[in-house]
Amino acid sequence: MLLKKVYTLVFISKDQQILLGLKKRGFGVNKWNGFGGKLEPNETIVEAASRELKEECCIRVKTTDLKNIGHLEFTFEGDKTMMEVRVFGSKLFEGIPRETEEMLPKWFPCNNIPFDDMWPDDRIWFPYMLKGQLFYGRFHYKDLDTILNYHIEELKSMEEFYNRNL
Ligand SMILES: COc1nc(N)nc2c1ncn2[C@H]1C[C@H](O)[C@@H](COP(=O)(O)OP(=O)(O)OP(=O)(O)O)O1
Repeated sequence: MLLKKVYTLVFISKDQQILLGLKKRGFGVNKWNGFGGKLEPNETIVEAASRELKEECCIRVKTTDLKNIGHLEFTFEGDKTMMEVRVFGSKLFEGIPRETEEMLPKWFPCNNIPFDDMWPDDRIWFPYMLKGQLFYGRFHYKDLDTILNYHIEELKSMEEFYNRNL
């Protein structure tokens, strides 16, 4: 029986560029990623997504402007926890990205994503996100660098996916 922990992951984009942050501490340190984290008590998923974005790079986005674009699940060999990551995207935001204690933000052209310095799973599902396709991905890691097996699929609708699975 797996213990599920829910996380958010937000990607802001503009003019064929995507905002990534270099994680400065904790899980995923020294990797480029979107912005996100765990839910706080009594917080909805979109509230958590918007809060984490602001805390990690000072960008503000309305919860109603966050579009759920994907769903990821991560498990690690020998660990009974499943990380469930709700992925959001938005082109509507306010503010200029600023470095915080947790993240160093930087805009990357969509055709020059720094996959060598990212989680290995990103190479597999980013192409769906960059093409504007909804996706579901499930990844089982042997260790932090090695994927043992995975499943990825394009989704027609996130609502249909959640009705089917949750
Ligand atoms: C394992 O593969 C992963 N790939 C990708 N692309 N993203 C991942 C992976 N595992 C976790 N993530 C994402 C999910 C979250 O957005 C962050 C991790 O969140 P964090 O542990 O930093 O959560 P916080 O609540 O901010 O943590 P603290 O406040 O306790 O530091 O990475």
